[in-house]
Amino acid sequence: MSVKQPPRLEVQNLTRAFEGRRVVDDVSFAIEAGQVACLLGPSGCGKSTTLRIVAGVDMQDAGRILVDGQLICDTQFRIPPERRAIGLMFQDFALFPHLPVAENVAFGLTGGWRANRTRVAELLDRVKMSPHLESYPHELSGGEQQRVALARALAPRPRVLLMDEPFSGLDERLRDGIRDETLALLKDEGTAVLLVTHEPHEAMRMADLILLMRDGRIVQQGAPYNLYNAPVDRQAAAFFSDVNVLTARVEGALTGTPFGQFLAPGVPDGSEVDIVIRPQHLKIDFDRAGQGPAPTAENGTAARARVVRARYLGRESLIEFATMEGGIGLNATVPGVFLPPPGTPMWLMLRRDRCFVFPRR
Ligand SMILES: Nc1ncnc2c1ncn2[C@@H]1O[C@H](COP(=O)(O)OP(=O)(O)OP(=O)(O)O)[C@@H](O)[C@H]1O
Repeated sequence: MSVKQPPRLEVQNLTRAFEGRRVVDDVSFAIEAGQVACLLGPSGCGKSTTLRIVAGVDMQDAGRILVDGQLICDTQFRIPPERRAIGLMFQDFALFPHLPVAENVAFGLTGGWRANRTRVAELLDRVKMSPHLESYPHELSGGEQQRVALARALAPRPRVLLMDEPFSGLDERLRDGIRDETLALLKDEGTAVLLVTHEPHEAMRMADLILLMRDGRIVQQGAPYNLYNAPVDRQAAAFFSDVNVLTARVEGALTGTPFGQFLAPGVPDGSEVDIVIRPQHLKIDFDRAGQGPAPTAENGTAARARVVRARYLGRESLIEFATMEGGIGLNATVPGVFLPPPGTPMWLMLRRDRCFVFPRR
């Protein structure tokens, strides 16, 4: 019978306050070996503070951190940062300018580069930097320096790798390529990764597990699919794309809108709900002499709307509408080129399975 391994990194009830304000508030999560977890949230929500506590350069007020089931720090006991087998790759964690690439990569290894030629060569090969073994950092591009920094962080085979906005200094066009290469190497090394980012696109691309953080708390955690398709609240939905929001009042667990009725179970009568839908899930139909499509269970009632403006964005077109009843502004995106002139009457429907209904706060 196989015994279940403890998670590679486990953070339990971590709390940290500065001047009486909790910037990390009861944060808990677990990351398995080989898993990439992204701590995602807006600027100032406490991501970097969480990371610094795990790294051992800041101390929590409450909570525990375990690596492979072993306590590495609580409020009484603390293993120093250099003995945690935790690697770091921070955005401003520059390479040593006076050392060539090979020696930068070997920096954390006992015996330096000569004693670790095989490991250094293997990593530089993986990050496609073998021809630059003897180059100095100033001779490399930003993307190349980033690759060397990754090889350096992984060289000592850390059990956990912490990455704070590692790609933010790079040219936008380079980023996706480097993200993909980095991910492939991280997966091969099998380390557990905790990556801090404020970019949902980056988290969706890199993460096995997204930890969505707001005001010091983790408000939702799960696979990218779950966060995108089953957000816990309006802000969580809006973090991943633009959203349309319809506000409506609840009567008898139902709420009426120009698009028909929506179920709002558990919401008291008289209170308001937000109906949230992403622009790509708004269905558009043509106007046939003032007539639109018949209501369906899947799409509800169609509402007549007028085009306010349409713009071509490259991969898709964005069409802004205003409903004829109530003048509600709604945005729809469709793949390719679709640019109806302003004023064109059309019909809109909200796919019921794609709408999120949240009590209004
Ligand atoms: N040493 C400190 N003393 C006082 N306040 C601090 C300290 N470190 C962080 N803070 C505050 O704690 C909050 C969280 O900061 P933190 O750097 O963890 O956020 P973040 O989510 O990483 O943001 P960013 O993406 O901008 O780096 C911020 O309001 C910050 O000003």
